Amino acid sequence: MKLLPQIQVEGGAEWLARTATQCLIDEARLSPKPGLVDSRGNGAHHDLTLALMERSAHSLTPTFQALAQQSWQRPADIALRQTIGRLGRVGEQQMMAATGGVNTHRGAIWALGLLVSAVAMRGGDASASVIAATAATLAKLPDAAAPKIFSKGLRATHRYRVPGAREEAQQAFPHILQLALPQLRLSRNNGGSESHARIDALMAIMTSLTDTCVLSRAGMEGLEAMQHGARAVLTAGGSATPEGQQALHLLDRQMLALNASPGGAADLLAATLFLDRIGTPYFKH
Ligand SMILES: CC(C)(COP(=O)(O)OP(=O)(O)OC[C@H]1O[C@@H](n2cnc3c(N)ncnc32)[C@H](O[C@H]2O[C@H](COP(=O)(O)OP(=O)(O)OP(=O)(O)O)[C@@H](O)[C@H]2O)[C@@H]1O)[C@@H](O)C(=O)NCCC(=O)NCCS
Ligand SMILES: Nc1ncnc2[nH]cnc12
Repeated sequence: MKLLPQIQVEGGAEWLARTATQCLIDEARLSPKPGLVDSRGNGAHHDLTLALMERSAHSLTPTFQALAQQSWQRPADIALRQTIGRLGRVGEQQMMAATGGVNTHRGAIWALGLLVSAVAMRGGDASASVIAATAATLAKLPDAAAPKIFSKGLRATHRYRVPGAREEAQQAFPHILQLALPQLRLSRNNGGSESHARIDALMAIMTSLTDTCVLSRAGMEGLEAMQHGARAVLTAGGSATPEGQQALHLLDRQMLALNASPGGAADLLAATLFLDRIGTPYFKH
């Protein structure tokens, strides 16, 4: 394996961390997102604002940088799994300190943290599918130091017998690779604006994700409304068309009425934007 000078590792890690943070900010600002915080307002949330989401994103840059530095050209083994588990939990604490105890990005730290590590493990240069597969290998390794907490996500996955954030990563992010990235590129090719393409990518994720945030807040009724509504937007031709915009508006109203917020889908959109940017590798700039 080619070893890189330390300065190149530092530069690569810094670029990855800045890019991951920017993807979180791009996701938060993107509008209109049904039930979610966006540039219009707080969606279905009482304790979240766009300013808080942005503060949270910035608080995570050092965590992403440390993850990249520690993972650079390392193999997926128990030692690395434990290191990234520890860094991820420190990141969660930093997020909570920055937001005054509000959970803004727990799922995003998990997904983007694994993907940042995976890019670094590959020395900064690999395709989206190789990065996702590398992240999956890490996610499948046990982390003995993880506290045994029965989280909201675990409760929802057990109650409804569905996969959650853990399984999405362990299966190499199928909602990103098979749905969101292809939709992002299709909508761009169809001539829609970048914002429309990103909303369409979010819709593609929402057609099928078993989002444990939605399940915890609005049960199976909320999840089905999310999946059907997102499918209606894409079937109508996507968010760039008048019919698609109408379907999106209806979905927004339904999500608010049900108090449902697809936070997991939002995290995966940020991760999609990250993998889309990684398609142009750092070392080739
Ligand atoms: C593996 C973990 C992610 C832990 O997962 P688990 O399911 O056990 O725990 P949760 O605390 O519930 O976090 C899961 C978060 O993942 C997002 N998510 C949900 N469904 C999916 C899905 N199907 N696929 C992918 N991602 C999904 C979601 O995150 C977003 O929602 C958060 C807000 O949720 P919540 O607190 O429930 O907020 P509200 O509904 O607003 O609460 P109330 O107002 O009602 O009170 C927000 O953070 C978004 O990001 C889920 O919440 C992982 O955390 C873990 O094990 N970490 C350990 C450290 C580690 O090993 N790290 C390594 C990499 S750095
Ligand atoms: N835009 C957003 N609104 C609410 N929860 C989120 N989790 C991640 N992004 C989010």
